Amino acid sequence: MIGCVAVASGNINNFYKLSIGLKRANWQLCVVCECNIHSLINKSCNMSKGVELKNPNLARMPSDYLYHLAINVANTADTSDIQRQFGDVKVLCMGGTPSRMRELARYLRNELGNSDNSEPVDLAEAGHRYALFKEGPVLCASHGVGSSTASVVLHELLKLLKYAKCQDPIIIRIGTCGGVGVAPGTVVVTKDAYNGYLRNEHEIPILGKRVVRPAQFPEQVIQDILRLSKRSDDGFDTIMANTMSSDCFYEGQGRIDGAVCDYDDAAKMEFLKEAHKLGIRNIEMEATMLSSLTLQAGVKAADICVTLVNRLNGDQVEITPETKKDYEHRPFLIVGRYIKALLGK
Ligand SMILES: O=P(O)(O)O[C@H]1O[C@H](CO)[C@@H](O)[C@H]1O
Ligand SMILES: O=c1cc[nH]c(=O)[nH]1
Repeated sequence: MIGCVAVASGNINNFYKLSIGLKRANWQLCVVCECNIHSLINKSCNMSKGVELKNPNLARMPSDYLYHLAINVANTADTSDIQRQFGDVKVLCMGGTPSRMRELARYLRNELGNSDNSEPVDLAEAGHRYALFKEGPVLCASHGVGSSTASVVLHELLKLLKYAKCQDPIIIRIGTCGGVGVAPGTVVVTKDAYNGYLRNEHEIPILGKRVVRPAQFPEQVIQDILRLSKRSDDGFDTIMANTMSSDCFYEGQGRIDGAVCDYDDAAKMEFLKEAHKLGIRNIEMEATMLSSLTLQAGVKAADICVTLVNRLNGDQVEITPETKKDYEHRPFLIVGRYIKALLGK
């Protein structure tokens, strides 16, 4: 009976609501449905296609100003200028800071065999909000701290990929995070993204209502990334695990060193251990939004983050700037290999 409903619904949102309903009613039924969600994700990722966004209003807009990027799509019926500039994009890399994204653009330039020595140009400089660099078929965009700033630029970048008619692009976040029971410097590739309530879903208020959407990353992409990393070659572990995403670095992540805190260390440890039991090995601030928005948009995505601290041992990020730079470079290695394999280089 469950298989029947799942096939008939055909809509991943309805399907997910069904799975949540069943999860509350009967654990066994829920497992059946979640398997189907994963196969739906992976099936949608095997198709080579342009970006088809689920917003009918876009078709009725004669022009579209991507305000925070300061990129003007002057004529949505003829986007040939945007296609000339961005149409070859295959990968969109995102990360918190402009400097890390500039560094990544430089690194990928080398990896992709481009001998240009000039400074990467910030294509979104006029927007004064985010940085955007283009290195051949790769865009590197900064997104700020947390889902709210990251979702703004992600909406605009998804529209840019659509207007540019990019074929089957992938979005990869390259970030930092706190570890849960793993050594600092471990790279975590996210499978399921959990929110601050320790629920594997993305929750947002829309039109005054609580909207809940699925928050998983496509398994095939994760496996492809993992295949390209080996402790013996890299000198660090790259693991697949679940990720908790919070809206606050301090209380939202159970830290006791914020400006405000009304729980004690024992309550914090109980929370982190509960997270650990759910397979959560890292905590950052964008994974639920990123997985959910890209799933809605039908675009493949991944989240690759390096841990800066083991939260079971403390809250403060105390590593030296040199170690931080070294750690931040670790996901670059993985993503560089993945992009080269993707481009057949
Ligand atoms: O290192 P980035 O990519 O900024 O990501 C992590 O670091 C920030 C908090 O310091 C949050 O955005 C979190 O997700
Ligand atoms: O603990 C950490 C470290 C980096 N980023 C986070 O969001 N949390």
